Amino acid sequence: MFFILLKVFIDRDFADLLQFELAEIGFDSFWEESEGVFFTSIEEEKFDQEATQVILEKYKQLTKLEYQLEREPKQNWNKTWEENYEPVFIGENCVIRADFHALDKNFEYDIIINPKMSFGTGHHETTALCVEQLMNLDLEGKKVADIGCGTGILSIMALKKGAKEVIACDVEDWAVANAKENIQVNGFSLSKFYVFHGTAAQIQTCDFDVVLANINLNILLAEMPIYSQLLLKGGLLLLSGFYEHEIPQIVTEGGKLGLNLQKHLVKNNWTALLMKKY
Ligand SMILES: C[S@@+](CC[C@H](N)C(=O)[O-])C[C@H]1O[C@@H](n2cnc3c(N)ncnc32)[C@H](O)[C@@H]1O
Repeated sequence: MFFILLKVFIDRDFADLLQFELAEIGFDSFWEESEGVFFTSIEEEKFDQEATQVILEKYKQLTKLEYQLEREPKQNWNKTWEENYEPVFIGENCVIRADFHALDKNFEYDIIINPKMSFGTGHHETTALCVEQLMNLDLEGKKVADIGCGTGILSIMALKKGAKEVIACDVEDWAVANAKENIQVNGFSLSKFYVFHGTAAQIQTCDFDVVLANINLNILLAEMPIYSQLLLKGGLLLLSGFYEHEIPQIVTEGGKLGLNLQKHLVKNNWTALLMKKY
């Protein structure tokens, strides 16, 4: 059986968006070679050349993009994927890795994410910053909402920190399926983790200790009133998916909703910001 292998060179900021669109037309198993270079593949029979070109040409208008399409037998690829997918280390105590990565020491927080189509492998700054913020929180016995859960990585970290229950949602079907799978791969039961296809607006209970949302500036600004409503007094809101220079917009919106800035972390101009409901 032959597969079509697509190698893309693109600005990191656009790589995730492009991957989402390619996934919609059947490309699978996205893996990074280095910053801004990723591979993906599709069975030859499922390959729609015209649809692929339309998407790639669209991104060419938006940013600098180069790509190579090759027809290959499949067997080489998992090897390439495994060779190129590196674990992510956060501080001294946390690693995010695939199950084929061996470790030479024990980590307090060892998160397994086998990347498929969903966002949230820890390689993106926003995910890494959210995990770092979570590492420093006391989540023992807390009820957590994870809006835009992707792989479920933030839910997994919350459960590792002792959260009693996580309600998660995502607008992509594959994220919902992938998050369920990853929760179990990381040793948690689905009785502590409920995930649905949809948005925060569909959550009926307003008794959360913590709400997590790593999405993008516009969606966050639009949905912050909902996140605030979900939170108990004294609850925490962790937001990411925007740049450091955009913090004032989030802080101003938070001010209107009774949310105070507690702490923000920054990496490569991206930020993850923690607010408290007073
Ligand atoms: C940047 S990814 C974050 C994934 C993961 N939480 C992380 O921190 O790596 C954003 C996710 O939010 C989802 N999403 C986008 N808009 C959404 C919305 N309004 N409500 C829920 N999920 C949304 C996307 O499908 C995507 O999986």
